[in-house]
Amino acid sequence: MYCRGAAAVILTYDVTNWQSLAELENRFLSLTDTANTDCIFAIVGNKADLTDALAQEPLTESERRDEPQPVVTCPTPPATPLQHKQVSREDAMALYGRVLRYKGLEEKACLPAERMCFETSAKTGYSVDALFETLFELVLPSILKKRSEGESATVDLETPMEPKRTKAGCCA
Ligand SMILES: Nc1nc2c(ncn2[C@@H]2O[C@H](COP(=O)(O)OP(=O)(O)OP(=O)(O)O)[C@@H](O)[C@H]2O)c(=O)[nH]1
Repeated sequence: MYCRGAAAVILTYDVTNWQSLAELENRFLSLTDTANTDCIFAIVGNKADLTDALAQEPLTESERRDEPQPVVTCPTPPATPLQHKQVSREDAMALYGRVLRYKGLEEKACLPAERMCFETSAKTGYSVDALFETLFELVLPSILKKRSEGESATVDLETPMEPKRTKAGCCA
């Protein structure tokens, strides 16, 4: 119901939890069956701040001032100890390929995995703008086209979908 008419779907997993990636495929992918046929997919590994020093919260001005000046130059220790990353970017890109195959799409004709797989942190905001700006730029042309063709940009969830025909030709 939530994906009906969707122009973009964000499949989000937790980079510290392998199971969360597996569940995207096993439990949630079929929920996207009602999305638009030209719908685009992004695979997003959240909680990157837990595994990547770059994605951790930047130090505040006062924290920077209070920090003792290092005698020798060494990287600033991360704010919290880093956790083991259970899902690599390659794992996410492989899932993206499987999502396209599930949708019956030709990989070469679709947006590349490198562009559609992100690692973010909802906590620090790391890469969140990049994710939404990318998706917005990609879906805007199709939304404007539909609008110019007089198609509604909203979906009335009260209106039932066309019933799918079964192989036997009966109503589902
Ligand atoms: N460190 C960190 N914690 C996060 C991040 N995003 C969400 N969390 C925390 O993860 C927990 C679950 O977040 P929710 O927003 O409830 O997400 P959910 O999809 O219901 O997550 P699950 O309960 O893990 O299935 C909360 O304690 C959040 O504060 C993030 O980017 N970094």
